[in-house]
Amino acid sequence: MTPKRAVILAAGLGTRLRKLTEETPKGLLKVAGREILYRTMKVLQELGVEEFIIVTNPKYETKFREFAKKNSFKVQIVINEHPEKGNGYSLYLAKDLVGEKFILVMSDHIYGKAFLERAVKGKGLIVDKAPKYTSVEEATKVRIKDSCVEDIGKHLKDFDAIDTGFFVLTPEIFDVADEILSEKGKAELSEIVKRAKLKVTSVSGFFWMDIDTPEDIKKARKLVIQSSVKGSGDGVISRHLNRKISTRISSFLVDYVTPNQMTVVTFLLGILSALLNFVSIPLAGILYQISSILDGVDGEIARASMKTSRFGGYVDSILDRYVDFAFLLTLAYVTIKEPLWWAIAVTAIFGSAMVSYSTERYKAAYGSDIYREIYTMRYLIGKRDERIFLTMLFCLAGQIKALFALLAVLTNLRIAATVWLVWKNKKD
Ligand SMILES: O=P(O)(O)O[C@H]1[C@@H](O)[C@@H](OP(=O)(O)O[C@@H]2[C@@H](O)[C@H](O)[C@@H](O)[C@H](O)[C@@H]2O)[C@H](O)[C@@H](O)[C@@H]1O
Ligand SMILES: Nc1ccn([C@@H]2O[C@H](COP(=O)(O)O)[C@@H](O)[C@H]2O)c(=O)n1
Ligand SMILES: [Mg+2]
Repeated sequence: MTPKRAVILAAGLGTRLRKLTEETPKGLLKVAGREILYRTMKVLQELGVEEFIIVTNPKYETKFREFAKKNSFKVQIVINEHPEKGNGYSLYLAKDLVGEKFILVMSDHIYGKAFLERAVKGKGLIVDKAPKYTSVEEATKVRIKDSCVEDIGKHLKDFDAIDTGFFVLTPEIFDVADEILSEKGKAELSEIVKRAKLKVTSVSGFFWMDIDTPEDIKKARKLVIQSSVKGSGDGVISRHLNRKISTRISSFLVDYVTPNQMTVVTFLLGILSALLNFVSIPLAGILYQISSILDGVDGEIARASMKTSRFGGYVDSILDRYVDFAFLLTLAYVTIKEPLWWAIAVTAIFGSAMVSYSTERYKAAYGSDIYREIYTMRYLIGKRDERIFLTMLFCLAGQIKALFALLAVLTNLRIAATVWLVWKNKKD
């Protein structure tokens, strides 16, 4: 059961990001279009955390209050007037606000959803025994004995895992903090963890990063974008070519354009490619493929910045139909004279739209994604990225009638295969 409260330590001054943290606390710096802390708090909220206790210094209090209000997070702000007393003192200041098991998390760490889903179920210090994304040299290292912390520190030579900055604690931890503060007048979290011989839980190999430098922000942005490609529904061309290009474009654009703005730009570029058929069919085919690549950017930006919307996805799909219709119609208009070939072209144009209808209608009928429900669907060719890539090749080769004949057969055969697979898998 996910704890109902989470304490967030945000009292640090972010010295290695000094330029960026003069006015903004590290946790509110944006990575791939979203504040670091938004990502953590939003997912923890979805996993069951109801209230957040943010411990910060006076300089950032207003910023955190504005952030919490803007994003409708239930937050209590605790002011640490003495950050020099260590992050263990920041934890201690929250002792009267958590009465049962609670999460403790660092504000300047970025965590993937898969990591958080596992970490909230753990006990004690969450460690990573196979860190993929964080530099071990820079990390806080943990030596484990009998599933508990034996020693912890940045300079440990003999260690078993690294500290992920995520804890699931009980109020007893405050007694240990109180003991150290009484002895020394200050306390580091690592001292508290070591003296408490805190239990460790391993959550290894999942995406999380400690954000300490401008390079960390760039690396995190790239990783978040790379992890934001669509889980299913991409064709062969998209998976092996288009996404390799669109994710790079998304890394540049994610902080500057919204998903819906990108959807409109991609649509306009697609319509331009259709009009270009009146000028140069090879160039039109190339621009059509470019618009197809860019059609992945809106979704990548949406998922990376946690700004997906049903309306955006709805409009993205509808505008794709118009682009495909416009391109194939203008292409037929400038190349086809015979009625028979017009009939074939119309069959190809209708089939292209029906490929999408046959898969999206499944979602409406069965309430789930056909590519997740019927695995074989992933191997059927004829998805939009594949059709557009083929169209570009045939436009470059000047084989337009052959293109329409191929699309007419390919799209309608695919639709028949889709209906058969649905019938085979869903007999109600
Ligand atoms: O004919 P299909 O493939 O079913 O059409 C789907 C397509 O319009 C989806 O658009 P989306 O933006 O999600 O997919 C992009 C493709 O359109 C591009 O061609 C490709 O290069 C890019 O990588 C993306 O895969 C719609 O969301 C679906 O609803 C629609 O069925
Ligand atoms: N304006 C938009 C556009 C898309 N989305 C989401 O992305 C999905 C499409 O992903 P692609 O990478 O293939 O473009 C779409 O179904 C939506 O979920 C969005 O939210 N807003
Ligand atoms: Mg798209």
